[in-house]
This record gives sequence, C-alpha cells and structure tokens, in this order.
Amino acid sequence: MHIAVIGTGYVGLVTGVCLAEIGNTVTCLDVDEEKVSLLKSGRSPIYEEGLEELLTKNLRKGNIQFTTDYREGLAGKEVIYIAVGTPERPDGSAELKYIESVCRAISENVRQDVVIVTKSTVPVGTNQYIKDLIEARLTPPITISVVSNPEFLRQGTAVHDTFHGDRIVIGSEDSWALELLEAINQPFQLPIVKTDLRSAEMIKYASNAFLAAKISFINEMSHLCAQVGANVDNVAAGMGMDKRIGKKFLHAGVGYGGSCFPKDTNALIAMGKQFDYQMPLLESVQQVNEMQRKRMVDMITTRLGSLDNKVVVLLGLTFKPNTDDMREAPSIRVAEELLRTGAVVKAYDPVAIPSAKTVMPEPVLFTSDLEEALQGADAAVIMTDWQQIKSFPLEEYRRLLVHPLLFDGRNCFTLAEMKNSGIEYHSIGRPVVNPQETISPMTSY
Ligand SMILES: NC(=O)c1ccc[n+]([C@@H]2O[C@H](COP(=O)([O-])OP(=O)(O)OC[C@H]3O[C@@H](n4cnc5c(N)ncnc54)[C@H](O)[C@@H]3O)[C@@H](O)[C@H]2O)c1
Ligand SMILES: O=c1ccn([C@@H]2O[C@H](COP(=O)(O)OP(=O)(O)O[C@H]3O[C@H](CO)[C@@H](O)[C@H](O)[C@H]3O)[C@@H](O)[C@H]2O)c(=O)[nH]1
Repeated sequence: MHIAVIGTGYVGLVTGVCLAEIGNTVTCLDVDEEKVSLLKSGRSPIYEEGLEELLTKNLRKGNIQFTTDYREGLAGKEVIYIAVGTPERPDGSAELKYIESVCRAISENVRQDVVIVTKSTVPVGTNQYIKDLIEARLTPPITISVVSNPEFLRQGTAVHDTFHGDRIVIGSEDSWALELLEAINQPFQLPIVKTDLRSAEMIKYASNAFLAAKISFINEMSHLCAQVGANVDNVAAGMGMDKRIGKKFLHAGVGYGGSCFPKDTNALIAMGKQFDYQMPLLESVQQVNEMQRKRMVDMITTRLGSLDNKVVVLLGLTFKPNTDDMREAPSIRVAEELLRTGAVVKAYDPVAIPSAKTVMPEPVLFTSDLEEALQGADAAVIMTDWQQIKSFPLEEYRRLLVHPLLFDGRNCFTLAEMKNSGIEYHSIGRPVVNPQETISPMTSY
C-alpha cells in the first residue's frame, strides 16, 4: 500500500516507521525542515526505544522517505494519515488549526481518490469536519473517505505499543474504507474494533479520561492512607487483584503529566460545556492531580520548615521515564513552588536537560550527573521513576546528601529496603521510614 503520513511528531513518526516495517511504502511529510533533514539522515528527533533502529532499517530498504513537499508527498498515495498536533487552547478545547492547514494542503495537492485516516486526537465531529473542509476546496472530482483511527501508544514504549497494543480502533461511515484499514492493520495481529466515526473519536477521549481518573482515584486514596497509617501500594495491589478493577494505573505518585492526559481531559470538559454538561467527575480528577504536586511541596516544607537557602534536588524532570518530553511534567510546578519558598533548586535528568531548560523556571541548576546532583543537597525529591534513579545505590544517596533525606514522588523503593538504608524516607501514601539511631541528628532543621 502507498501511504502518506502527515506530521512526524511522536505519533506520525512511529506510525510511519511501523507501517513501513509491515511492508507498506511510506512517505512522511512535515513542515519542519530541520526535522525532515534529520530524519532523512536516519536520526530520530525524539528519544524513543527501538525507533531509530527501525527508521534506519526501513530507510535502507527504501520503504520510507521524508519530505516537506506536499505535492511530492501525496502523489499516488491511496491512504493519507493525519498525525499533527491538537494542543490545548486557552479555554481548554482542542486547537484544530494544524488539522485545518493540513486539510487545505491535501485539497490543493491530492490528485487521486484517497482515504484520509485521522490519528490525531480530535473532538467528536472533527473527522466529518475534515471531510467537509477537504471536499469544499477540491477542484477535480475526487472521492474522499475519512476514517478515525485514534492512537493509544504511550511515550517511551511507543514502538512496542504499536506491535503489542490491546486493540486498534477504526471508525468510519464507509464500510469499504473500514475494510481497507482493517487490511492495512492486519499484520499487527491485534484485535480490531470497527465502529462508527463519532464513537471512534469518543473512544480515544473516554479511554484517556478513564486512565486519568484511575490515577487520581489512587492518589486520593493515598492521601487517606498516609493519614490512617495504611500503605497505598499494598492497598492498590489488593484492589488490583479484582479483575473488574485491574492492577494497572493504580500507582500513586505526584500525579499525571505529559502531552495527553492533561489536554485530553480538558478537551473533554470543553466538549461537555458545548452541551451544557459540567463533567463533575473529570473536574475532580484534574483537581486531585493538581493537589498532588502541591502535596509534595507541603511534605517537604512540613519536614524542613523554612526552605530559605536549603538546597533541594529534583531527581528526574520528565513526566515519565524513557522520554525527553517535558510537556506538563509535574517537576515544573514543583520547581516553581520550591523556588517561591526560597529553596535553591538543583535538577537532574538523564536525558531531558536540553528540553527541560526551555520550560523549567529560573534559576534552576541543571545536571545530567546524578552524583553531582546529590552532592551537597539538603534533600532529594524523586519526580520521575527513571531506572538510573531507582538503581543508584542507597548508600550513595546517603553518602552524597548533606542530610540523608529522600522524598519519593513515585514510590520507587519498598519500605523494607529503605528500613536499613540510614535514609529518612518520605513517600506517597505510605508510612515515613525514619533513619537508624546511628545517623547523626539533623540539627540544622
Ligand atoms: N504523543 C503521544 O504520546 C500521543 C499518543 C496518542 C495520540 N496523540 C495525539 O496525536 C497527535 C499528535 O501528537 P504528537 O505528540 O505526535 O505531536 P507533536 O507535536 O509531537 O508533532 C506534531 C508534528 O506535526 C507537524 N506539523 C504541524 N503542522 C503541520 C502541517 N501543516 N503539515 C505537516 N506537518 C505539520 C509538526 O511540525 C510536528 O512535527 C495529537 O493529536 C495527540 O493528542 C499523541
Ligand atoms: O499508575 C500510574 C500510571 C501513570 N501515571 C502517570 O501518568 C502519566 C501518563 O503516563 P502514561 O499513560 O504511561 O503515558 P502517556 O505517554 O502520556 O500515554 C497516555 O496518553 C497517550 C496519549 O493520548 C495515550 O495514547 C496512552 O494510551 C496513554 O497511556 C505519567 O505522568 C505517569 O507518571 C501515574 O501517575 N500512575
């Protein structure tokens, strides 16, 4: 199949490379010339496990190419995937200007019948809008069919998710277009859900909102666990064994971030508003998420008192491990609050220092060396559960920190392993582990 993929962000690039891997001829289009020339040379602009290997392999085989030229990119293609961003507008709704500009470019450059497949997360009704926009500007008599094919990949495991996801959702009003998409997706060997256009669009938002709700639910429970002396991890494990609940997405922490959950819950609330429905559950989900960041700073100030000139080091800056994406990372908000209370903030991340520098508040001191980060800090705060942080020897934490005080926003360590570490350990929704008597008293607190 000859396929064009528009947009080479996370979704576009992974989609393009994976479609090439299963035997299609793919042209990826982007307006960003720098990105396109990097991709042509076989380098990935994003940090994503296994992606660069698949990219170079398929470039070598001639299955994939990259261009900024719409005429060249769309020529002879049977299927065009749209995977451009749909960021949040100030009122919370989804910004469709990139989608609109793609529609203009398609109608000006396409010369053959084509199926348009929307991978971008778009509000219900947008696929119909896409069809209308393209058809309104087409000059030759061309047949356009639209299919909603929302993407469920997670950053950090994007390639793996494409080949091992739980389902592929395709929605359309044209049964032949659904069959075509089913055939394209067959090699992935995943369950395929065929539905109507609007339901497919809604499945994406409802799925993200449900996962966000699950996280806020356990975070709310974690607050109570801390008060009553229960351990939220044990509670989540016990709950998760009930198959109706399921154990995934019950990991308490500093809350969700990233390019999807915050914006997609907002977009869903904005959709509700259009129909005079307030979405009270989702509003609470967001409120609890916001509270988690504040709770982390409260934990630190409660323990340390004044943070004036205290050195606090944030360990991990990205919204989750194995990505360099800083969009809506909880570390940004925590750093802002710590600076506001007078702390000196150091920040460590194994891969994201360049992207973090563009969004973190000033003045934060950055380092990608964990030892240097911990050296001389009054307290360390784990914000991202990077393997580098989890596997760093506890005796080194203890040796390098001025005071062995660790706040863990991702519950990376068990209480049992912390018990004899000599570190005072504060985590989310679990009892505090106090250091052995052998530790010198923290007189400066
Ligand atoms: N990032 C994820 O993990 C993820 C997962 C599932 C769904 N989604 C959804 O997929 C969509 C894309 O997300 P993303 O994170 O890949 O976006 P992104 O911001 O990383 O990338 C978007 C790309 O589109 C390009 N672009 C913008 N306008 C263009 C145009 N007119 N023509 C060609 N290219 C253009 C940009 O240059 C950029 O490279 C969004 O709707 C998002 O909600 C994202
Ligand atoms: O039990 C959990 C699970 C996740 N998180 C946090 O939730 C956020 C999102 O995590 P994750 O879902 O793994 O990452 P994303 O890459 O944002 O993926 C989500 O958003 C994508 C974009 O829509 C969807 O495609 C995916 O299916 C959906 O999981 C991160 O900050 C995590 O730290 C928790 O706090 N607790």
